[in-house]
Amino acid sequence: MPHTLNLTSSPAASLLSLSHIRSVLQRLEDTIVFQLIERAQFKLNRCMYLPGAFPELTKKEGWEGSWTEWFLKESESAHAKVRRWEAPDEYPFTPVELLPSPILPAVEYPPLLWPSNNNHGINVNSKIYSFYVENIVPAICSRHKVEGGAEDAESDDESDDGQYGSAAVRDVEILSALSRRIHFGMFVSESKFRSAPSDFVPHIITASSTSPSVTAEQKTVARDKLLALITKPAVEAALLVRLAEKAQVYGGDFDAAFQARNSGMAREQQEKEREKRRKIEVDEVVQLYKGFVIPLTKTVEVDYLEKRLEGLSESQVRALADGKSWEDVAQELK
Ligand SMILES: O=C(O)C(=O)C[C@]1(C(=O)O)C=C[C@@H](O)C=C1
Repeated sequence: MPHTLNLTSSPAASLLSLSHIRSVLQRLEDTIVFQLIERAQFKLNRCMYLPGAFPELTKKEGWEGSWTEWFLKESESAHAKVRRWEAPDEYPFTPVELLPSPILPAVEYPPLLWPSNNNHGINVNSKIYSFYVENIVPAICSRHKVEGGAEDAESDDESDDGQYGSAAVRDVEILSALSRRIHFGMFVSESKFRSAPSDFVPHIITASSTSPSVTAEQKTVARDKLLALITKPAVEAALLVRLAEKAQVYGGDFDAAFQARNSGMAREQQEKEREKRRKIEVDEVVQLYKGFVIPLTKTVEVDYLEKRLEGLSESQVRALADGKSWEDVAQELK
C-alpha cells in the first residue's frame, strides 16, 4: 500500500479514487501516532514555543520568532530546495517568501485539484501550529510517568528537560504529518465532487456568491449543505475505533510487559505493567482526531468546494448542474 500519492506516474482517476485516498489517510494515522509517541518522551519545554526565548537565535540568526518556528524554517528551506512544496499535497508552515527556490526545474503534476495551477489559496497551517502548541504538546507531555508508575510532580511550567533539538525534530515531523493529513481533504473533496458534480453545484453557487441578494444566512446554510454532503459518519466511526487500537498497541510498554512475564507474573499483571508505563494515552489520540483533525479536514474540504467553480463559464457550471460529468466539461476546457 503506497504511503504517498505517486503523483507523477499514476493516472488522475486512480489517484483520486476515494479508496486510494483513504489508504493514504490510514497510513498517516500510523505516522501521527508514532510521532506523537516520539515527542511525548520529552518534556513540554515551553520556551521552545515562545518568540524571543532564545537570545542566541536573534543574535546569531536574526530570528525573532520561536525556536520551533525557526527549526521549521530551517527544515522547510532544505525541503524547498528539493521541490517538496511544489507538490499539491504538501504545504509549508514557513511563509513562502522566506523559503529558497528549488534547485531543479519544476515537476509536471497531473491536474488533480482545481484550479490545476494549485492556486486555490487554502493553507490552514497557522491553525494547526497554534493548536499543536496550545493543546497537543501540553496534553501528550504533561504526564511523565516515572519508575513504579507514579506521575511526575512537576507542573507544566517546570517541565523542561533541555532537549530542545530532539523535541523540535519531533515537532517538525508531527506538524508536517498533520498538515499533510488535513490538507488531503482537498483530494477527498475533489474526488467526491467528480463523482456527483450536480449534487454540489447549487450549494457551491450560493456559498460562494458575491451577489448582495444572497444573505449571510443563506451562505451558511449552503456551507452546511456542503458539509453534510462530504460527511460520512460510518467512515469517521471506523477511523476512531481503528485509531484507538493503534494507540493502544503502539503506545503500550512491551518491555515492561516482557519483564513482568519473565519474572513469572500472571497475564493480568503483565498487562497492568504494560499500561503503567504507557507512552501515550489512547483517549488523547482519539480526542485529537475527533475534536481537531477530522473537523479541520472537513473545513478544508468545504473551503475547497466553495472555490471549485472558479474560472468556469456560466454554461460550464450549468452543464455540471444538469448532470454532465467533470471529465466531459474538462475535455472542453483543453
Ligand atoms: O474519508 C472521507 O470521506 C473524508 O471525507 C475524510 C474524513 C476524515 O477526516 O477522516 C472526513 C469526513 C468524513 O466524514 C469522513 C472522514
